[in-house]
Amino acid sequence: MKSLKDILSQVEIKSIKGSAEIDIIQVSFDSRDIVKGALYVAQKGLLFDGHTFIDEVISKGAVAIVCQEFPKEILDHITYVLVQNSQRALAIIASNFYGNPSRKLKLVGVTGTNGKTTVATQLYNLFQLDGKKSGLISTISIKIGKEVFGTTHTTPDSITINKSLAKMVEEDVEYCFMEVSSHGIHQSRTAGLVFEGGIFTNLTHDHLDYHKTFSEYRDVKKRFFDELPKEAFALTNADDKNGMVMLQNTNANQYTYALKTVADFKGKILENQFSGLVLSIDGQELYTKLIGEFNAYNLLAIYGAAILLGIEKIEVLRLISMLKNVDGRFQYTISPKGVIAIVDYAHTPDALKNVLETINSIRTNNENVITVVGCGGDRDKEKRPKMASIATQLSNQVILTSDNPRTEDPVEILKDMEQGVAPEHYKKYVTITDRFQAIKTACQMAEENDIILIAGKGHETYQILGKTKIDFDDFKIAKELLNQS
Ligand SMILES: CC(=O)N[C@H]1[C@@H](OP(=O)(O)OP(=O)(O)OC[C@H]2O[C@@H](n3ccc(=O)[nH]c3=O)[C@H](O)[C@@H]2O)O[C@H](CO)[C@@H](O)[C@@H]1O[C@H](C)C(=O)N[C@@H](C)C(=O)N[C@H](CCC(=O)O)C(=O)O
Ligand SMILES: Nc1ncnc2c1ncn2[C@@H]1O[C@H](COP(=O)(O)OP(=O)(O)OP(=O)(O)O)[C@@H](O)[C@H]1O
Ligand SMILES: N[C@H](CCC[C@H](N)C(=O)O)C(=O)O
Ligand SMILES: [Mg+2]
Repeated sequence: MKSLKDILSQVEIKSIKGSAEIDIIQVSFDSRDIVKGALYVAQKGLLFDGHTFIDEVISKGAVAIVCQEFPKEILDHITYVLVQNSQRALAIIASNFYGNPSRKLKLVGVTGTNGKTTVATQLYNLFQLDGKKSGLISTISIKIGKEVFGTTHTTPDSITINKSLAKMVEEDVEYCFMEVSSHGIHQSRTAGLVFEGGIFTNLTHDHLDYHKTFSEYRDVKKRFFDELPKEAFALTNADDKNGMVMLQNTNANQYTYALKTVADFKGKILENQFSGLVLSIDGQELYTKLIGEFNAYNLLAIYGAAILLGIEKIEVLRLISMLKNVDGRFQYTISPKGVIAIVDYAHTPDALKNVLETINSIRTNNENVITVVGCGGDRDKEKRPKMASIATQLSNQVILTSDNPRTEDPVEILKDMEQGVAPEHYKKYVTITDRFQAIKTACQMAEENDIILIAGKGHETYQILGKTKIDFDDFKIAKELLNQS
């Protein structure tokens, strides 16, 4: 319980009706989740206007309302707080309500199109291995020390973030690594958090359904660095076209990592094989089980951040060599007859291109590469033809299938994808709407030493068909099918 007055500290208030000297039991932005004594923050969303639920939340016992417009009827026993931007106000309120936990640990945010989960998770793993109690907020899960919690978003809403951080503080967690998605920044889910550092991985095509243009998408990502405190570090990929753009207006201390250009943390790939990478970082040789150039970038980001957070260089290199693959990121199994199946979360054109180029660069014989891939429904349509084009260019056989169709017609999604296949590749691909059948067909087609790439769903253990979620695990399915053949 906290007083409304304290909770509103630092919130830009336009006007207030009623008393701020009242106790608040719960902060919520959802009418379906209100308890007696709650503060309800009304947000204008894409599907609903939270202001339309004000009567309902009051009848359920809410005692205070934060809103962008006062309702027509003002009740004496309720406090109404008018703000310019409810989403931003919510984030600051959530921070205050949970005791501003981000100031009590070292919080590092990772942003970029691809590699956020990998970098954040491996930093968490590395710090845990080093004996430092750590936390993780990522697409796959929220971890507090060794405890694991489920997530629904890459960057959760600001209440979930602050509640999780507060639990971390309670459990003496010293470092927290979190993914910062562009939706998260745009919807102010991360506003009011105090970061110790920010890491940029790369910027390529994704989410143009939401951000409309690439420059809007880039500017949203940049905003995260613009708002970092001056004591923080801002670590960027200097080889990425937009890497230096991220630092243009930041007050934070600037650092770079790169494989190609001059950088503070400079690496070189010595060997890139199926068994792993051999890298030279700052003149020291390093072996890692992680595969592919893109992982060399991820590891450089991890190396730089770990050093900036105070771990000795030689210790960082030792810990990096102990890291295993993150679930659903180049996770592979080899069948008794020698077929390799790789499950990877590549759900953007760039990720798919990187993974297929990596597979092509490390294959030793004349194996066939068979790719099974789909694109999510209710998401960016522009990436669909691009992903089909990349898959057919860089594989010997392609099965276009469903990812999470959500509320879209799977057949229509496949038609969008097919638009990207060049006529010379028409013979290379088939469409099989049912993802299980698609994986089964790939397993039946594969001969000794062939490589099957199952892309797009990685660690996900479900498939979303319409509004229904069914159990579905690419890795488990491929493993079982290959062991039967
Ligand atoms: C497009 C998007 O990001 N939408 C997010 C947004 O929903 P919205 O704007 O549609 O909200 P809305 O449903 O219209 O509701 C408006 C307000 O009314 C409230 N409401 C609504 C109904 C009701 O009965 N009562 C009620 O109070 C809602 O709680 C909300 O406060 O705010 C919601 C509450 O925080 C989020 O759950 C929701 O995420 C949706 C489910 C989603 O799928 N988001 C994805 C695209 C996303 O955020 N992805 C990113 C990046 C992924 C990546 O690349 O890694 C992520 O960080 O996960
Ligand atoms: N640095 C990188 N550059 C390009 N592609 C990468 C990089 N790291 C990983 N990938 C590819 O992108 C996929 C997703 O990686 P990861 O889950 O780490 O990214 P993410 O940014 O967390 O994605 P999301 O936006 O869904 O949270 C991987 O399975 C791999 O194919
Ligand atoms: N966090 C990303 C992941 C997409 C993964 C893919 N399997 C899909 O469902 O489209 C998103 O919500 O856009
Ligand atoms: Mg992620």
